[in-house]
Amino acid sequence: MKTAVVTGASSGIGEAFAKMLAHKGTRVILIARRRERLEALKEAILSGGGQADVWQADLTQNRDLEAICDRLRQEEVDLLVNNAGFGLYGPVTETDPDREQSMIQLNVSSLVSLTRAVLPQMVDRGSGGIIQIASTSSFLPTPYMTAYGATKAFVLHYSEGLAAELKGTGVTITTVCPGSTQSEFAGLAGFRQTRLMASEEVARQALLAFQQKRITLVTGVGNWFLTRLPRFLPRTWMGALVARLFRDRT
Ligand SMILES: NC(=O)C1=CN([C@@H]2O[C@H](COP(=O)(O)OP(=O)(O)OC[C@H]3O[C@@H](n4cnc5c(N)ncnc54)[C@H](OP(=O)(O)O)[C@@H]3O)[C@@H](O)[C@H]2O)C=CC1
Ligand SMILES: CC(=O)[C@H](N)C(=O)O
Repeated sequence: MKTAVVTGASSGIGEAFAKMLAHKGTRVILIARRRERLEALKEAILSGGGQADVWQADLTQNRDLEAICDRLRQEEVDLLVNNAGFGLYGPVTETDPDREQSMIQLNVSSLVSLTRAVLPQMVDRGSGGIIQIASTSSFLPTPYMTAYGATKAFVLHYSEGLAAELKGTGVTITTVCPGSTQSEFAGLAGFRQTRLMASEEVARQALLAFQQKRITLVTGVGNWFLTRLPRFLPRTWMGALVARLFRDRT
């Protein structure tokens, strides 16, 4: 039986990944802070005949992160879904600097640590891979979610670089860039989103892209066009355009 690790499995896109992977016969290791949510998901998976384990952790806390990385080095991991993340909406002078630091820690640093924890065993075996959850925001400056967009730009560049480095090793790195998706994300970030895709659809498209060994996936045709705009418009125009779209989104 294959083993997949899903961070941020207690809601939204991560929960959808965990359910889908379990349904396909994969054992899933569920990581997030809310233990009761993870235990309920585990029960649902077990009662459907699947296998799941709960590893509760706050990935912004070094002690928790290091403990998870140690455990990952001792497991045979076939797939890591680096999905846990959150956003922060508002003018940069008004957002909470501590929350911004936590966001950078979770969206960037913990993703890098978890990637490094599983990659050596995958390269040694010549199989397996990682799905990195970035965003359409990875491609554009995102005024009013400036630091969030920058974390997701990091995820895209880091992961596409890794994919190129690992070519020929048998290890797949697929970076998934969702646009607005139905989950707890917008409520927690403090803004309104429109034209939402279901979390299940994001997870479905992502798993297919991973299976096809695609390097990058933007979910949805409209989102794909949005991410191509910076090729045709001056960068300063992109910032101004997104500022107009993102202003007054509370
Ligand atoms: N929804 C959207 O429109 C989009 C989302 N994304 C990205 O998709 C990913 C998933 O988000 P989504 O499902 O939408 O949002 P949700 O808020 O529904 O899910 C976020 C998940 O991350 C977990 N998480 C948050 N903080 C921590 C932490 N400190 N340690 C461990 N786990 C944590 C949460 O669990 P818990 O609170 O239990 O710890 C939860 O399971 C994120 O990386 C997000 O940036 C990208 C583009 C669009
Ligand atoms: C800010 C956005 O709506 C973006 N698609 C994201 O959530 O990452």
